Amino acid sequence: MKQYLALCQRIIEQGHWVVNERTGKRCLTVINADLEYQVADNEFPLITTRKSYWKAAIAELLGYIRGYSNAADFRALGTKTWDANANDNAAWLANPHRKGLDDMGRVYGVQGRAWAGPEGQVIDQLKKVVDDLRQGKDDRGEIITFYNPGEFDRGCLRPCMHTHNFSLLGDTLYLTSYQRSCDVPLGLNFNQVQVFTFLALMAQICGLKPGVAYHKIVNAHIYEDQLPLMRDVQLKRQPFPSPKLTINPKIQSLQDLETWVTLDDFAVEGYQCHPAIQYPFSV
Ligand SMILES: Nc1nc(=O)c2c([nH]1)NC[C@@H]1CN(c3ccc(C(=O)N[C@@H](CCC(=O)O)C(=O)O)cc3)CN21
Ligand SMILES: O=c1ccn([C@H]2C[C@H](O)[C@@H](COP(=O)(O)O)O2)c(=O)[nH]1
Repeated sequence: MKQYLALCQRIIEQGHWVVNERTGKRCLTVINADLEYQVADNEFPLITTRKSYWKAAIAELLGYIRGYSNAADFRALGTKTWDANANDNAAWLANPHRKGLDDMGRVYGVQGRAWAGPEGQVIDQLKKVVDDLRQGKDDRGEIITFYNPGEFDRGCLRPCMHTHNFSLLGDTLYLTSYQRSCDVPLGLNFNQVQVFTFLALMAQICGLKPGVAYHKIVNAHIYEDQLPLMRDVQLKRQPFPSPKLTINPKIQSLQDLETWVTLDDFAVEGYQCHPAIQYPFSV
């Protein structure tokens, strides 16, 4: 929690105003932030200075793992977070590749599970990494990347958290995740949970111990309409200790994650938090 608050404080004290053409808003911006989560000690990085909807964040992660491309599938898992980008974004609505209501196109999980190869083959990046790690193998290329410039015109948004690189030291699994663009009040609240949970889940299904998750962010920003709430409300609050995440131990394979797992298989213990803050969302 301290590192999150330090990043928010740094943006407010040292941030530069940058105009964002896509949303038409100004963002207070810093470049480069390195966050670390101690997954081995189960220090779940849930924001405590406001109520955090951690289940929606895990639902998004499950949707990416399943390779979903449709906001309705995300809603069925338990999150509405893709509705606006799928249905309220003028550039995407006018895009001839959009396949109708709720279509997100070839974003995130589609690239992770079904990257289109040059001969028309389907490349399942996640399965390759799981298969290797289950055999205790790290070929120094255990990478899942959603960033496919050749298909940007086929998706509603370029991926923000775009690459996950797993590493093994003995039987301990590490994760380094890369994020090009980060909406600190809204997105980071979710992205912290996702990086932590992705490492915890991969360690569990690969029979490994979780180590540290490293989260590397390039452009970290606060939108102009979010600034007063962050500066004058959230940052005035004192954080509570980190809660713990419990994952159903029956989750033992990638197939389990693809088929029967729901948000009921995740629980958080000891979550003490300040009241909710509704931050404006920019499409
Ligand atoms: N501007 C922007 N910021 C983002 O963080 C973001 C995007 N766009 N587009 C793609 C995804 C969607 N994400 C989202 C979308 C909405 C919320 C949001 O509204 N969160 C609220 C309530 C969540 C709930 O009720 O489940 C929050 O208070 O955290 C969070 C992340 C993260 N991403
Ligand atoms: O997981 C996510 C997804 C999105 N975001 C934020 C970061 C930006 O504010 C927008 C994306 O806009 P771009 O113009 O494509 O950078 O969404 C996030 O923080 N986390």
